[in-house]
Amino acid sequence: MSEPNVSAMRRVLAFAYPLRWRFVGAGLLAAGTEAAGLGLMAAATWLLATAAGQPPLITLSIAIVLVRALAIGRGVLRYVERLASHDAVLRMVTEVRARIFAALVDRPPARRADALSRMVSDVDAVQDLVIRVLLPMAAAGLVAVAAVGTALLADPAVALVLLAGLLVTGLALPLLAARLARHGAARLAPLRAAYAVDTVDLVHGAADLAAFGARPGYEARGAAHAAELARVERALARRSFVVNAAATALGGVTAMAVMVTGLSRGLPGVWLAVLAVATLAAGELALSLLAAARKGAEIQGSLRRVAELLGEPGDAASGGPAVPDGSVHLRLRGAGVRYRADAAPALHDIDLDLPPGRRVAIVGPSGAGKSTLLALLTGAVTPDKGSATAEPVTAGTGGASAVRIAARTAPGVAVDGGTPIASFDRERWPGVVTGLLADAHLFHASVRDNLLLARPEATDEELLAACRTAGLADWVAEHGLDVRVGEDGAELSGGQRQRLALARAVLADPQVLLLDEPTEGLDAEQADAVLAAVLAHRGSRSVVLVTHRLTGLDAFDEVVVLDGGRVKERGTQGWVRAHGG
Ligand SMILES: Nc1ncnc2c1ncn2[C@@H]1O[C@H](COP(=O)(O)OP(=O)(O)OP(=O)(O)O)[C@@H](O)[C@H]1O
Repeated sequence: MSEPNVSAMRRVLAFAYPLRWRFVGAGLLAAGTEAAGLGLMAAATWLLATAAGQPPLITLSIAIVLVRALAIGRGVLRYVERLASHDAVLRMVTEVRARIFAALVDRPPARRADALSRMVSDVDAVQDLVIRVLLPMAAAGLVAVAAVGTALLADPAVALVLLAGLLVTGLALPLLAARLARHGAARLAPLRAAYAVDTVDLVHGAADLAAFGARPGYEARGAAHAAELARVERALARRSFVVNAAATALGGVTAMAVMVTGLSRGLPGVWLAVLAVATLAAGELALSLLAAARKGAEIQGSLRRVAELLGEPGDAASGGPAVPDGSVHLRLRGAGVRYRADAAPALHDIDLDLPPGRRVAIVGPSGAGKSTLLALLTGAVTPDKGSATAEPVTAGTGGASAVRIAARTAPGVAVDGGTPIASFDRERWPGVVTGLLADAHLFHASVRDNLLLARPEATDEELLAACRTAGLADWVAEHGLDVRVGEDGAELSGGQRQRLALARAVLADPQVLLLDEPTEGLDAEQADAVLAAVLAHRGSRSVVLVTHRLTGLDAFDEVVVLDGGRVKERGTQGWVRAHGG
């Protein structure tokens, strides 16, 4: 196995360590199940072969009891083993999922979508690693050792032949199967991805494909990918079949070799029969090893991706500095953000001062970096140059006399007189800075549930007040708070959707309210009215507004014009009027 795969497995298996005794128990139960199966075959063969000589019944009674006990014991052991192994692995996977979720919450938004799919599908690989790969391997290994050990008691030469046979069927063939499965996975992955893209395009783009008459072309492309996928899968299944057949045949050859060796060593006939049948039964274990090897190879990609997420710094909630209770002074100093090493920075050298009560409007063309600037303030993005910090402000003092909390709140590192925003407790920071951010999501739930997300303890009066501020009061009066909004608000108009998201941000009532294009989808008159209502509701508390429109900005202390990620211009009140807003 390659180095990255080994370290991925190590990182994932670190989560099994606290449950190690449960896994050891499950492994022993699995080995016991396989050993009971093997013992059953051996005991039954001994019984049949001995009974053929018509000895007194008393001679057979122990074997009869043993056969019954092994037959029942095997079923019971299998049941208990399944219970124990699944219990242990589900506990482990719960931890893994929690850790991945924490890492996912801290990810920049664009990387979340693929992380989400990892959370759902790749984590299953962790389950498979334990249940379908490691436990069967451990059980087969233990039983093989026991079988060779028992054969050794009968005759060393026979044991040697058995060992050689098991090494080929239980080691060489599984290695070959793993290699073929890896190769197969590499061929299948791009085909499956292409087919998944086709399916998503056909489902989500159905209306547009129909509108432009492009459906037949897309359907033909999907069908071609499906056919190619089926062809490759058939070819791979044929290879798997050949390897399985080889394992079965080798099991037979080993049984024959054991018999011939036993015969030449003068072992009694009954023992020859027992050894031969037990060898055939041991050969069946090779089939489970083949399946384990294939599964192990298939899940390597998923395990690597899971391990990569587990290796991320993850949730800052634990161990981050406490979020200040009172007002805060936020600062960006020479802040730069670069999403990808090979792309231009989204922001360069941004300075911004946000003492309590400040209202700042960020304007600029699409792609100027406005949402990225808000992401610096929420802590979703960390600056790779300069700093984005917060310091609490004691009552009666201005930003300049702010108390520096960094010194008393390790491990938050003081930067430029404040604590890095991204280091704060991630679950509490939204109590200080949050709002209506780009592409706000509406949940497939009621209006009430969507609003309560911002403040679970809010009363109906408070919900209605937030709706009033966002201009949604008439609609809510007509439909009520319990009406469902559909998947991501699909059952609302664009304007209603935006107002509901805005009402949720207003209800959150943080110290610094961020509004990313809050009036998008509303006509100019409605937009001005809604913005005025939100500003009136905020009173003297801070607001950072991202907008394309230069109207209605008189109430802002500062307007910052971004272009290409840089501050192109900035001005205080009156600047907008002077610039024809
Ligand atoms: N998660 C991301 N990963 C990579 N690049 C990103 C990401 N988010 C934004 N960018 C890039 O950063 C730049 C600034 O994007 P940003 O969303 O901040 O602009 P914006 O001014 O808010 O644009 P708009 O008005 O269209 O929303 C763009 O070039 C964009 O392509």
